[in-house]
Amino acid sequence: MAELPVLITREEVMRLLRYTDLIPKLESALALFSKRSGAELVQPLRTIVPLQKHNGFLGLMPAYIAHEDILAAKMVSFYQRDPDSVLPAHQATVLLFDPERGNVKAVMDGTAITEMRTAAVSAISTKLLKPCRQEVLCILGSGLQAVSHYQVFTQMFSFTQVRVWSRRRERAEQFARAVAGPVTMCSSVKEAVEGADVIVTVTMAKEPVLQGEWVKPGAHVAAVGACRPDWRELDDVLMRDSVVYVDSREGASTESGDIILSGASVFAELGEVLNGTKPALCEKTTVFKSLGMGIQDAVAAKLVFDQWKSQL
Ligand SMILES: NC(=O)C1=CN([C@@H]2O[C@H](COP(=O)(O)OP(=O)(O)OC[C@H]3O[C@@H](n4cnc5c(N)ncnc54)[C@H](O)[C@@H]3O)[C@@H](O)[C@H]2O)C=CC1
Ligand SMILES: O=C([O-])C1=[NH+]CCC1
Repeated sequence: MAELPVLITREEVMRLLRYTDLIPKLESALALFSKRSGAELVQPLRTIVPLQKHNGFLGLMPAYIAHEDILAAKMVSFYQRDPDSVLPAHQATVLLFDPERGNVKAVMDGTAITEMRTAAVSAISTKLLKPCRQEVLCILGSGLQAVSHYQVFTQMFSFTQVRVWSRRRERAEQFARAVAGPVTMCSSVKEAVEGADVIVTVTMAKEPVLQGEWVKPGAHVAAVGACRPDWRELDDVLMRDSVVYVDSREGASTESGDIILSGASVFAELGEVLNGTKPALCEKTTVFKSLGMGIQDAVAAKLVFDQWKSQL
């Protein structure tokens, strides 16, 4: 009889998972993914179950990485909530399997994993596509992803100013209280974005919030929201005038409204840049369109589980 799975809570995931361990693992997984080496890495396109009645979606994200023998599956629900709702937009659970026997070894909080691995991949995109200057970071949105992005970006880079814009001032104030460091609150997207070297978009918007005409030439945009084919965060001008990088071409061409509706073409996956098969065009304005991948959750879950075991 297989042992019962262990249950790893959000607090434990946040204690056990460190960006310094996570980033190299994510880079290896992204690089391997872009080699499309068949059975070595298996990650079907995310299955999405629309919950029309509740204005939400359930995403199913299994992944297998053979050489590390990691088998995991994340289930993530996400909802377009009304602005006064106190319910979280995303909730996720990751199952980590024993690939040899097929049993579940651990059931862990996937919401914290999603926050950290998504921010870490945005940071990797910024490290690879480094704009000439890295002084001003601008974050559009003030939710959970905004907080994790603040944490990893201020850990990895030396910005002199971090600006935040949110639809509601009180949410931006909440964000400023949640992060351990200085934040400049801006009252419009234009004010937040002007002159910024790196812009992170982490909103639940369905229509563009960021206009290309406000973006400094040569800036890098990590675009994390708008993960449905009819949702937008970025306008056509920005999509047309930028070099577009993605995590997965298949994911982007199926799920990204910013890519599909603007007709922009994808220049490269981050994995191709890591493999040296596509260049990092750092002097251009670059957009990294992030959709999220099961392999990112899988490597994070394995790190959490190994840390958990080592502390028994
Ligand atoms: N690429 C990836 O791997 C992942 C992407 N995401 C996406 O990141 C985004 C942020 O997620 P969380 O921080 O977890 O959500 P959250 O609910 O904690 O925060 C959402 C933020 O968007 C703002 N917002 C909502 N509607 C807006 C609108 N119409 N215009 C402007 N701002 C608006 C809210 O005020 C809030 O600041 C979402 O779009 C989510 O789907 C989330 C997880 C992974
Ligand atoms: O990768 C992920 O977990 C998600 N991407 C968009 C919504 C959730």
